[in-house]
Amino acid sequence: MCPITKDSYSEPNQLVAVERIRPEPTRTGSDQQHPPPLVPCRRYPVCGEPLQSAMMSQARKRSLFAADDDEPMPAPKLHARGDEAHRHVAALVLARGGSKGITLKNIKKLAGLPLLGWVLRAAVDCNMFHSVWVSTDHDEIEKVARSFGAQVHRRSAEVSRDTSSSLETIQEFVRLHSEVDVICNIQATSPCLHPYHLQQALEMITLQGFDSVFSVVRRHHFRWQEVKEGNNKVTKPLNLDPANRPRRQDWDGELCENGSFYFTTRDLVLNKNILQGGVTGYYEMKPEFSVDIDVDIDWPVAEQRVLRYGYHGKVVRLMFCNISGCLTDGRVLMSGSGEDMVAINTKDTVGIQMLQSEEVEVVLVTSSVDLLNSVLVDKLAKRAGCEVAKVGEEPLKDLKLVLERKKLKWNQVAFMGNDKVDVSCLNLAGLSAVPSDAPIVATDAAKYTCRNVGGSGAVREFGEYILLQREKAKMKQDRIDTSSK
Ligand SMILES: CC(=O)N[C@H]1[C@H]([C@H](O)[C@H](O)CO)O[C@](OP(=O)(O)OC[C@H]2O[C@@H](n3ccc(N)nc3=O)[C@H](O)[C@@H]2O)(C(=O)O)C[C@@H]1O
Repeated sequence: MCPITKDSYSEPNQLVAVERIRPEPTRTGSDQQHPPPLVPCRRYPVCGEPLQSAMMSQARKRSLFAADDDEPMPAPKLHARGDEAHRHVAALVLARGGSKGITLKNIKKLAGLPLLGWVLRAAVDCNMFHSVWVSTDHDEIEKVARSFGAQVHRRSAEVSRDTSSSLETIQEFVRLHSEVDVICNIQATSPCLHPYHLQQALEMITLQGFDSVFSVVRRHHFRWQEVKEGNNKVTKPLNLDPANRPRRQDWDGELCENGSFYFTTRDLVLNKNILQGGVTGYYEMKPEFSVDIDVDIDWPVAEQRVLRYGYHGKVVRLMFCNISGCLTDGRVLMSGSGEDMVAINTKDTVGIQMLQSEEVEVVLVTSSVDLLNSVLVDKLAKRAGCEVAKVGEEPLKDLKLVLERKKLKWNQVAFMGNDKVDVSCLNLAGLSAVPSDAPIVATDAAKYTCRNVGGSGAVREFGEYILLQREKAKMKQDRIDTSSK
C-alpha cells in the first residue's frame, strides 16, 4: 500500500480525502514483493512512539463519499475546471489472457457471469463515461468485452507479459487514444462494483478538482514486520503499541487500496509515470464491496459476495424465450396420424407465470427454421399466456421491431436462447441465458448458464434468476434514493 503522507492540502475545510500522496514505483505482476509472513514473535522491540495515542488523537478521516455513510462530509472548496465539459473520460479494464493461477481468469464465469462482465455492466450503466474500453491480447476476451458493450484495445505483446505492469498497459492505451483526458482503470478482479461508486468517485474529478482518485477500504489490521537484528530475526509492530492495544472502536483503522478502481489523468500517466498523484483523493468503499480476487481460493468467496452485494444490472421488463430448445427440449414427436407433438414442463410454465405476476412480460420466440407448426405454437402460447414473436434467420432484426413497438431498450430485456443464431441477442440483452445443453457458441455469449437442460426447468431457473437480480437492483436503487434525500 502506498503511504499516505500528512503534508495535506492546506485550504480550510479540506480535512478529508485531500492528501498528497507520495507514489511508490508501480509493482509488476510477478515480481512484486509481498510483506514477509508474520512469524511467532520471539521478542517485542519497544515501540519508538506511543502509536496508539497518535492513532486515537488523529482527527477521524473519511472520504468525501464514504459510500454508505449516512452524513456525507463537506466537499472541498475546489472549483470545476473551465474545460471540464470537454474532457473525455474513458473507463479502461485491463484483461490479459495469460493470467497465472486461474486460467483465463478475466472471463471465467463468476456466479454465471464472466468476471469481466460484472465491472463492465457497472461501467456501462453508470452513464458517466464517454467510452468504455477493455485492453486485451486475447480473442475470447475481446468477444466477451464487446458483448457487454465495451470497445476493445488490442494491446501489444510488450505490455502483455506476466511482468507487464498496469501502468505500462494504461500508458500504451493512452498514447494511442489522444482523445482521452481522464482514465478510470477498473480492475475486473474486484467484481462487487456498482455504478454509483463510479459516479461518486468521478464527481470528485469532474466537480471537485481532484486529479486522481482511487478506491480504498478501511481495515483494522495490526501489522507486523520481520526485521533482522544482527544474526537474529525479530518481529516489530508496524502500527500498534503492544502494551496499549487499541480497541477496534477506538481506532480509525487504516486505508488500504482495495484494487477496485483508479481514476487518473493523461498527464499523470504519460508525463509523471504514475496513477496516483497531483491532488489525490480516495473513495472509501464498504468492506462488503471490497472483493479482490488474487488467488484461486478467493473465487468461491467472491462468488458468494457477488451474489449478495454485486451489481445485477437494470430492471428487466421483458423476457424473450426461445420455444425450441428452451421451453421444449427441442424434440418434435410425430404420431401415426400425422400430428406433431411437443412436451413442455410445468416447472417452466410456472416460471413464466412467476415472471408475469411480477410484471415481467414474456414473449415466446419461434423461428422459421424450427420444425414447429403454427397451430402448435399458438396452442403453446395460449397455455403459457404469452405473445409470440416469429423470427426469420436473423432473430435480432425481428426482435428489434418488437422492442421498438414496446418502447424498450435491450438493457431492459432478458433473452433466453440456445443456438448460434441467438448469439447477437444473447450479447445485447441486459440479462441472457442458455440451458446447460446449449452449444458452446451460445454458452460463450450468454451471461448466465442454467444448471437445467432445455425443456426441464431451465426457463423457470432463468426466471428465478431474473427476479432475484431485479430484487437486488431495486433494493440497491431504493437504498441510494433514500440516502440521497
Ligand atoms: C493499478 C495496479 O497497480 N494494479 C495492480 C494490482 C493492485 O496493486 C492491487 O489490486 C491493489 O489491491 O495488483 C496486481 O493485480 P492483478 O495482477 O490481479 O491484476 C489486476 C487485474 O488487471 C489485469 N492486468 C494487470 C496488469 C496488466 N499488465 N494487464 C492486466 O490485464 C489482470 O488480469 C487482473 O484482471 C497484483 O496483484 O499483482 C497487479 C496490478 O497491476
